[in-house]
Amino acid sequence: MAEQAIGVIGAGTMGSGIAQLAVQYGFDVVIRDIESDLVEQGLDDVRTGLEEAEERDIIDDADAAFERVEGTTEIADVTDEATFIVEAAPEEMEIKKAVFEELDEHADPDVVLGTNTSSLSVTEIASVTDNPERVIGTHFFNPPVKMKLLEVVTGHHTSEETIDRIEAFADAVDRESILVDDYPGFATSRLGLVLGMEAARMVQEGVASAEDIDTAMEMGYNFPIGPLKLGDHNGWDVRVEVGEYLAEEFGREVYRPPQNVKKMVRAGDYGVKTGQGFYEWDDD
Ligand SMILES: NC(=O)c1ccc[n+]([C@@H]2O[C@H](COP(=O)([O-])OP(=O)(O)OC[C@H]3O[C@@H](n4cnc5c(N)ncnc54)[C@H](O)[C@@H]3O)[C@@H](O)[C@H]2O)c1
Repeated sequence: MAEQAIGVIGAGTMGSGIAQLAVQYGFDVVIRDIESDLVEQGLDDVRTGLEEAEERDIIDDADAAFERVEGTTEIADVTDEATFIVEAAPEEMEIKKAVFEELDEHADPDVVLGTNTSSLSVTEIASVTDNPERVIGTHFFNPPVKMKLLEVVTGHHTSEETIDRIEAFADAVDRESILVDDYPGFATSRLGLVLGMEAARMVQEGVASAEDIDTAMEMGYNFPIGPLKLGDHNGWDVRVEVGEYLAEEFGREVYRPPQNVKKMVRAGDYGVKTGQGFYEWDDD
């Protein structure tokens, strides 16, 4: 079954980006947040993204594309329309569970429910539903229109049919999908975290400067971006949470954030979004 309309839960950074991606590839989209000003903000971000895509000749007509996006605060508006709904609410298990309980109650059983979680257990999120076979991790990267990867995470009960539908959707929006079992940190965060935390530990130990460590990986290992610069982009506040979570889950200290990272986060220096991390960032 090919998807008709896409539902998006949460109109923040990722929700608005996923909505823009789906619209750019011809889908109708219904996007939901909890308050109307958040919905409006999300719709503004989608419109701005579409206008940029028109300027860069990626789409012909931003206004026409934007017509296919509907914003709402009502879950029923999403479940009435969408055949695939992706949740992009905050990274907290209790919030995710509340969303999935609501979705499972309202959406027909043949609607696929994806979560954009970057670290939480898809199996646990699915456990609150009566139909866990239609729940799957659909981990897009920021910004979804530019990042080619879709990390597809299979929960304990996820069905083959659900996987097939999401792989077909990935093709339809021109993303490269990888299939990963539901293990903490999946494939991306589990490896990326080790590199980021070890690089930070090296700065702390005085092995080399942040710039030189990043240059080592960029020039010596052909990484498109060094691990400390990448951490600044992702936000060290989130990295610390995920690192602590992985250290507990696996019982391995290699994921644990070092003191220099913890101190930076306590000071409110998260990276690009606050203007200061291992590097100083201005608005551009
Ligand atoms: N930001 C990133 O770089 C990134 C990358 C990959 C994955 N993720 C994951 O994507 C998810 C969303 O992250 P984000 O950065 O977009 O967060 P965000 O804070 O920008 O947006 C979350 C939105 O969800 C809304 N929300 C909260 N409860 C809701 C509910 N019950 N129904 C509908 N909306 C609700 C909030 O009001 C907010 O607007 C998280 O699971 C995060 O881990 C984020």
